[in-house]
Amino acid sequence: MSSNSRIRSFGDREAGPGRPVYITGEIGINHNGELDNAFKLIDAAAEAGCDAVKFQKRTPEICTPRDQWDIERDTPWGRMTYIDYRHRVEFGEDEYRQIDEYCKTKNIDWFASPWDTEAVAFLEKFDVPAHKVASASLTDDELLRALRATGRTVILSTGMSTPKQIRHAVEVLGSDNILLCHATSTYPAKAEELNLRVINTLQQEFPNVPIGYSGHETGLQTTLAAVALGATFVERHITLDRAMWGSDQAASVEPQGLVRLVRDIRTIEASLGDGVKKVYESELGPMKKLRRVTGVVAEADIAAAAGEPVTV
Ligand SMILES: C=C(OP(=O)(O)O)C(=O)O
Repeated sequence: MSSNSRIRSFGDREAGPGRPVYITGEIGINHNGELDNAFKLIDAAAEAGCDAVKFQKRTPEICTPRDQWDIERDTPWGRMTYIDYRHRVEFGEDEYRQIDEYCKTKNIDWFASPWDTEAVAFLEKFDVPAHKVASASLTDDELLRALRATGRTVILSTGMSTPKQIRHAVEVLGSDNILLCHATSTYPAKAEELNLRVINTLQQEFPNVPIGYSGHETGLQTTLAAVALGATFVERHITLDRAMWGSDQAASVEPQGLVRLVRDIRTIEASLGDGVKKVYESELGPMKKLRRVTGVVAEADIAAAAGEPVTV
């Protein structure tokens, strides 16, 4: 970790105030268990300029309540029990080795949300830059303790959580190595329930923790608004095609949308500046041509012309 207490390291990259927004394309299980889909999504994220792609890692027998194992459902691979389906969409070590190699060739990070402690141990076989706690896992102290013990950066998502639960989770994880993500856990989330000002509430409540945003809305504007409000980390689900089979696909961003999202985040972060009022060199020409000085502001104009910050 750097000396600035609100900067978090993601391998060679960093996130936090004053750093580029760390943008993650959440593949989750939108690969539908097909490695080829995962590679195409990694391509899309790398081409758009994302910093990372993310997956979800579960041990199906631990994460699926026993009474749901044998419930049958129709899937693109035929009718199967829920537990078989959970295995069908889960990548094993061999697939993650290939993903690891592929991401290296594309210069993009990858990490995952482990949904149980075995999944933490599984992910620790790789040199991932971070781990993520899905909103659903915020109350799983056992998982949080296992993640804290890894010593890696941990992103804690806060959808469907009360302030008390969030405070408790932060206490269990410790605040030195975490990043908090505002989220609303509906798919897709309605604009009226995004409550983006919570980003500022979290900034005030946890001044030493960088705050990010994990979005499940349709469209891009509200994620851009989150960046304008100070989100230092952004995560959106990504898909090859919103019409694909799977519960997260419809609330995901397709490759072309992802290009626009990353482009617009970079423009917004460049435009936010440092908040110190100044007059730019580039304004001197228009100033000369357009301004009438008839009073006391003349001095400020002279200071500005010399490139000094102007006190307002
Ligand atoms: C569901 C997840 O996160 P979030 O709660 O941020 O959507 C996840 O990371 O798997």
